[in-house]
Amino acid sequence: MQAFNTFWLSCLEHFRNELNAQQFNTWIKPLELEGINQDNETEVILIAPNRFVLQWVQDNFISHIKSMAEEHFAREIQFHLKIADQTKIPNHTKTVKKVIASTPSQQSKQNKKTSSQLNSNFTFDNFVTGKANQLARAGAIQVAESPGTAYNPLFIYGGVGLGKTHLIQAIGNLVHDNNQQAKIRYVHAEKYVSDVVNAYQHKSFDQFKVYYHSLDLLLVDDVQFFGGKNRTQEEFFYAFNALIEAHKQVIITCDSYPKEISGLEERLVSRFGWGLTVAIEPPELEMRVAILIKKAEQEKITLDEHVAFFIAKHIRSNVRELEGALKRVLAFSRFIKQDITLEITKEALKDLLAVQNRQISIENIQKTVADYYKIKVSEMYSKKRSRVIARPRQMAMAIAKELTTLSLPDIGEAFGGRDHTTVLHGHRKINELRASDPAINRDYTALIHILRG
Ligand SMILES: Nc1ncnc2c1ncn2[C@@H]1O[C@H](COP(=O)(O)OP(=O)(O)OP(=O)(O)O)[C@@H](O)[C@H]1O
Repeated sequence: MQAFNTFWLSCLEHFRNELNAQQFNTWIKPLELEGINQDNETEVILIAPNRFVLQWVQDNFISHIKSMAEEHFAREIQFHLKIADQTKIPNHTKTVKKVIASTPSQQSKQNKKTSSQLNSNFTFDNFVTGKANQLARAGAIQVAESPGTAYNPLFIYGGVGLGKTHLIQAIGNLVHDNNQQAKIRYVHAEKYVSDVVNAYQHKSFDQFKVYYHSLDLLLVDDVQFFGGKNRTQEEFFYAFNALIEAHKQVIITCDSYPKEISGLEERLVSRFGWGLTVAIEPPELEMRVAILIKKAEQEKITLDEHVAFFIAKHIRSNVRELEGALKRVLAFSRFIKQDITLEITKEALKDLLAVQNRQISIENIQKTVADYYKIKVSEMYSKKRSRVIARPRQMAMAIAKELTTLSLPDIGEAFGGRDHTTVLHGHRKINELRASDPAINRDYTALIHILRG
């Protein structure tokens, strides 16, 4: 078994280098080597935490793992994947047949939907899929189709304006469509905090508990706002436990990976990792184009590809900004009563692009620098300190100081809540390196050139 443990460690190392952090954390890291058949030492059992991971590993990674093992041991090896023993893991992952109670309700369907705070404009149908969000979408659909049984909680993380709210609202809408009696609540974390404050002021925690603990589906958006708010975290801890134990679905979004949320209690951090954790990355060019075409379609406009490419090339940081740019173009063309052409688009976005040239957004800098060094954008706000991550992060901080008018604390905030002295140090470090290392100086100049367009 020792030899297999050693092999498994080297296998993990291999995938850690080969995959991006999100893929590694989702698919490979949760696997456990359970054992080998002692009789022939040619059959290995790997344990996956749930069906979803099992299927994905089976389809995408197992043949690679097998061939690495065969090369390592110079003999044929069979791998069998199994789901973790249900008795060893928390109750929440056990499969239950019926999750959402079909209690009769006095409320009309519409009232039910209104009280859930769901926005019916956010659906899976109008959510454009690409490499950047396909895992998150696949997980979301599974959860929507079998809430409480697939993965609990579902934790979706990623930068601003990348579609987290859209996706969890789409889950809520689909669950509602499948069962109008389901008691669903979408809540932004800030609203939850103010609900807690309210309950505190009015000594109405009992009511608060009854409400939140009786839901069938709780969707909490932007949970990073819980950071440092101890009473909120305590209440949420109780609500979370009550719901998970009753096999009710909890879905959470956040701007970072659970372990990187600052000011969050360890017991919540670990619970957030109980189910499935998936990331949404910034969309690539082609996906941005697809999103623009789809959004235009919703407005009954057929957007020319050249126009879509033009907008997508210039607006790169997130989907919300992309949508904003499209809205401007549509409004402008309606105003001058002319169809959308490339010239009209350039005219409509003239101010935006000029401002963008002067005030390059910090998200744009983070994305451009991350792309340049081939790291993930989320590493920009992660706590990782390895040189391959820390150097690009310092580069992005130094460029942000040069190209934006933001203060040092603001820049620090945008890089995962870092202190302003860290930004200052990053800026100094890059300047020193530029003087001593021509490669760094080249990178810096190239990045400034790309960002200024
Ligand atoms: N893949 C996508 N397909 C279609 N629309 C998208 C997609 N991703 C994002 N959007 C749209 O972009 C806008 C911003 O998305 P959303 O509010 O869901 O982002 P978010 O990640 O929740 O941001 P924040 O972190 O600021 O809360 C929404 O109008 C949403 O419909």
